[in-house]
Amino acid sequence: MNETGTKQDELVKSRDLACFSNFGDASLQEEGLRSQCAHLIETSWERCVSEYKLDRSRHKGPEIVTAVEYRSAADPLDLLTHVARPHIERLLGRLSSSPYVVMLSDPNGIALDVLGDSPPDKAMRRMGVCTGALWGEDFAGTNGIGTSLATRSPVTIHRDQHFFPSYEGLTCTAAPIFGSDGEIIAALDASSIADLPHEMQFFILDLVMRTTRHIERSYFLERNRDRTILRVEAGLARAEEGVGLMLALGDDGCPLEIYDGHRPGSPMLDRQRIIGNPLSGFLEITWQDASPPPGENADAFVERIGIAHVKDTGQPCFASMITPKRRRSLGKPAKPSSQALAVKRPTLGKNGGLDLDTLAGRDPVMGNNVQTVRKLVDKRLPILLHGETGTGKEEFARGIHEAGRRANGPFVVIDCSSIPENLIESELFGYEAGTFTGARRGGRTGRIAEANGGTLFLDEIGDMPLTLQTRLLRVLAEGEVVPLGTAKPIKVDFNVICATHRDLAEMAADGRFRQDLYYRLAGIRLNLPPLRDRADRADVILGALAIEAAQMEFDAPPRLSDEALEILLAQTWPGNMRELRLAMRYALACTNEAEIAPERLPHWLKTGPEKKCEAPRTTAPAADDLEDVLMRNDWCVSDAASELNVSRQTLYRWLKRQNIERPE
Ligand SMILES: Nc1ncnc2c1ncn2[C@@H]1O[C@H](COP(=O)(O)OP(=O)(O)OP(=O)(O)O)[C@@H](O)[C@H]1O
Repeated sequence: MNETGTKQDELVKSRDLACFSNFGDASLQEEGLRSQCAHLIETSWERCVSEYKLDRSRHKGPEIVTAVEYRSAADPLDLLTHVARPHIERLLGRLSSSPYVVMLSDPNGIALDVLGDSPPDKAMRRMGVCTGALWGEDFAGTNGIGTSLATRSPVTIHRDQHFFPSYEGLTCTAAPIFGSDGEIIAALDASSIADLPHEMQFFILDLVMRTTRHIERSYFLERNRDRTILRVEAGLARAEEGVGLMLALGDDGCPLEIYDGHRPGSPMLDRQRIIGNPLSGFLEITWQDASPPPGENADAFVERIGIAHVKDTGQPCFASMITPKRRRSLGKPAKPSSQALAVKRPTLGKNGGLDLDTLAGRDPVMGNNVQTVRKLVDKRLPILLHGETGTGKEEFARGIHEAGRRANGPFVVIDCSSIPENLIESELFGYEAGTFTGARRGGRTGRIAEANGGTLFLDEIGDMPLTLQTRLLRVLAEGEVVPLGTAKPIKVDFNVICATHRDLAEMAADGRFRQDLYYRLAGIRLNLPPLRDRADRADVILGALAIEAAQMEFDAPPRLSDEALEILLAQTWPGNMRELRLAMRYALACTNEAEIAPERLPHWLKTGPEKKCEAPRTTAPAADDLEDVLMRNDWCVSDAASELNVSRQTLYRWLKRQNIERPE
């Protein structure tokens, strides 16, 4: 039945509406807010009918944007998504008594990141609680994300308050996220299919609002991580909450950006007057002695505190000046103390690999990765690791496996780039006896089935041929493998971790990788930073030296001289951890003294800051030279590829072209 016209109008008017609003109001009085904001949903319904011309009886169901649209929405918000993750996880932790899924959307309502204690079930996914779903009010009608974006207000849309009946199973609580210029940059939504009492919804709205504040603040600080931040708070209590005014100062001491934590959506300050002008024009500050700022990690910042007076009003405020120490370490990481220079062997996991905490080190990006993994490792979410060659994707995957419940099960690695295309199918799926000439007599259990009860690690997944992607998709969807030459499926159950150095989303967008497989594999996407970008480079270098020294059975491993460490810190490390490990092995092999001098470092490292990193080689060396490199690296293709500064695929291609095979 078509509910347009009068009936729909009646429905619009007769809603028993309840929502909560007024972002700046600290005294969240449930009753007051309900009546104050009832019109938000009512006007949203009116917009749906008269402005968007939506018809309640003609909803086609959730719209999932294309991969290209998804990427163009997600890419500009990469940093925000990254910064928001730990806050969303904290929110989920507080909501864990109810089955909530949290979505972060872009300003048009495209769901960019979807997180929950368990992945959204089928019913929720069918309602559009999934990555890539479009929640804009003009398309999806009255709903949490769409209506909070349209009204610039936090809002709870409970069940039949949704415009379209297909969303009536959901209760959605959402709030906009504002940039420092007062523009909406995203929205945060917590949705549940549980029928929660009103008091609970009120509590959740409060949590969602607080979380958006934390995200806004972290986003501001992250974008201005290299700048001095001046905070001005009306009182110490507020300073501790971190909701006051923050000004990012340029080198000349003038504000470049302002974040108003009290009223992010409608800032009270006249930005035009303040930005680019000396602080003394509007603030008079008397600085006190130095001490750590309230509620901040004293390690991360040096600090001044003082009393500020706003010139116009004379109002006294608490001021704090935060200078990020990190700024000094960006170009060149701070040298560890000589104490730290003593080589210490990093902790190894159960199977001799590096454990997650060691892999995280003191790098904030890796720290976040590990936090995410620890929280979600046993939630049956496939993990997609992205990073340049040698950044430690496989090592990280092993760490994840060992941190999960299936740690005692097998960890099966399939390198999709190194198995010849004509063999990959039988290798992965196995085959029945007598399926084809050359097959083993007794048949073969495929590698996928071998991972049963453990973890399947698909390395270089971007290199998997399209035809096999279809079969892999079926395995993942149905939880069973059908070996070649048989119709009998084998049930399998494992965690899936994939890795790639390619842009899989882009490949999916232009048809080189199946989109449905991409979405199935990318449950959790983690970026492993290249070594040159790690904040804890010095620690990683010393850790690698310690591991190699232990493997080479040094009783008393030599220490790195200060000059040698300087040189290592200045490298760009195109081969990342792999290259570093090789360099350390080389240096140890060449050193008889107690200290590694710069001359003991490998010749391929750049010894002067003026030398730039070599561009990857494009032409193949002569066959003899290739063989020499391989022999030097014990025929380890990865190590040989890093010595040659090319990818493994390139090296495989050269070997094939020159008919070079590993000797028996
Ligand atoms: N944090 C670390 N400290 C020391 N060594 C590490 C670290 N992370 C990884 N490694 C070592 O670096 C080498 C390369 O790591 P790994 O194979 O995991 O990288 P990858 O990203 O999977 O490489 P590829 O892109 O070539 O597949 C391995 O020998 C691994 O043990």
